[in-house]
Amino acid sequence: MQSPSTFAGSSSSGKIILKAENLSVYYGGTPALRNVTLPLLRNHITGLIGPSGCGKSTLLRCFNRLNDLIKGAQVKGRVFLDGRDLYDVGVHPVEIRRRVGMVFQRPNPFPKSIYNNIAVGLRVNGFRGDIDGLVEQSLRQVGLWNEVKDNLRKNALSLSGGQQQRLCIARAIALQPEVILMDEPCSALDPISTARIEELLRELKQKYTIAIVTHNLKQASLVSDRVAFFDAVIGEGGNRVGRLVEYDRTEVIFQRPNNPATRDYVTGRRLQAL
Ligand SMILES: Nc1ncnc2c1ncn2[C@@H]1O[C@H](COP(=O)(O)OP(=O)(O)OP(=O)(O)O)[C@@H](O)[C@H]1O
Repeated sequence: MQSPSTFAGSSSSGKIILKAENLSVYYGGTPALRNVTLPLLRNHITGLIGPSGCGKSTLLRCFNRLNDLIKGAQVKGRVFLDGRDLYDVGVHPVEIRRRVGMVFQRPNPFPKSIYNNIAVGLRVNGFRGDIDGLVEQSLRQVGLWNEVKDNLRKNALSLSGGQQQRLCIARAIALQPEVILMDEPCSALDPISTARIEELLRELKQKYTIAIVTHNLKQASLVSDRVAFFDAVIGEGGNRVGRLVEYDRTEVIFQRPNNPATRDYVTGRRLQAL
């Protein structure tokens, strides 16, 4: 497993932008994720894979302090965004969530017009510039502009599932985040919509850093530059506790993983947690 501060080149691409360090998460005092150290590299897509319940979504939520909103959740350890600990006193979670956006499993547009799905977030975040221009630019970036430009006042819920998910991505990127977290963003979509999102991810990484949780190993191998494999072990209390097993370049994880547990998972020999 590599852990240098820079993985590629001298530009900012490939440098660590976000990093979990010795991160553990508890729900109601019960550990769910233990001692994870994981750097995300700028302009890279990092795939988070592993069996159900090993803490992938939990980790994702630590990256923008969404776990703060879960009663009984406790985070120990540190998460650095551009070198600053997100959990430091004085860091405002709302500002963090603007810089680190999130797209969820099920498309969740607001029951508002297509236009307002994007404009509302901009207004709430105090954006004073050209809202129309930014709505158009965001919709163009996700390849939705030509499909919706004549119907911007139509309710977003009238769009197809794939279009709704692209609108949710547009809503996230309109706020010009540095990182986009995606929690199984294609699991509710048909294969054509999924392929469009996968293509979009490869375009978006030119501007953004992306972490994506996926159960679809083909997707993880297609879109990710690096992959983190998680597993769960039985903790002292008899519950499963997630851990990071291996993190490396995608081809290493899928073709010559170092850990037998990774090999068993990526070859389909074992898909459940221990
Ligand atoms: N809000 C919550 N309250 C209590 N326990 C939770 C909560 N969210 C997750 N957990 C527990 O934390 C552990 C890790 O769950 P998490 O959803 O992060 O795993 P995951 O790897 O993303 O699973 P999946 O692949 O099924 O989505 C599980 O044991 C789960 O029951």
